[in-house]
Amino acid sequence: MNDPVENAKRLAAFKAVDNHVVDGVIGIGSGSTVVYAVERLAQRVKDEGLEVICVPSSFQAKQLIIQYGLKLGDLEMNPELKVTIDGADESDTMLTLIKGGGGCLTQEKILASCAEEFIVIADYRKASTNLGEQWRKGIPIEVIPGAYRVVYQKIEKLLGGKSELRMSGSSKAGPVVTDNGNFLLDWNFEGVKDWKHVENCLNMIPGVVENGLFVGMARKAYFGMSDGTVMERNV
Ligand SMILES: O=C[C@H](O)[C@H](O)[C@H](O)COP(=O)(O)O
Repeated sequence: MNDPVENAKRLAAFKAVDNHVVDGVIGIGSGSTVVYAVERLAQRVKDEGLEVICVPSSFQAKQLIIQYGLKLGDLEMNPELKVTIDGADESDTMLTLIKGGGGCLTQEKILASCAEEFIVIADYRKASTNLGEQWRKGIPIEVIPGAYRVVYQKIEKLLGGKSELRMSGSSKAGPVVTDNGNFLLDWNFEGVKDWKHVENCLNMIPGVVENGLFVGMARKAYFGMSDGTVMERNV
């Protein structure tokens, strides 16, 4: 693979699947890095007879599971996950994450919360010291459509910064609609020190469904590097 970023994603994903997946129920995150994790899972099922049931975090993840011929599960049938493997938009050194750049944060957070282990896979661009160093698009927040305006006013009053409604771009007029039929705000924060406080504060605003800050959930992350190695971070 010639593209260093894609190569890095693949290395991280393969290593995480090799080190953390055993027979059982697996949560499948969303995004471009997770594609490689599903590819590796399918290889291991074929080559080693690994027996996994995969619970998707999004429409995209469900399609991937089906495309690779893996067993599809859901949280009603399979509420306890051995491990959830997922990408991230940014991670600080404590594995505080920003997620939801692809709009799938709510189901992702649910899957992370149901797993014995939550493992992050990403390329080297996502590894920061402090959040906001690399990811400039703000913190994704899923909101009930009719409440988007009052929610962003309240966020600015409570926490400062600026929020924007995420728009679809040229593919559709109007805002992005999540897998749950909601809208997304991207909140550009300023001067945050306590991420747990912010995560809780955002979720207390009526109309907020979930936010893309994952604080204290991940204990291990694999970052594929441009030199072909994989950097591991543990907390
Ligand atoms: O909503 C999307 C998810 O949180 C993704 O896991 C995140 O955006 C990272 O995606 P990628 O692996 O494409 O960088």
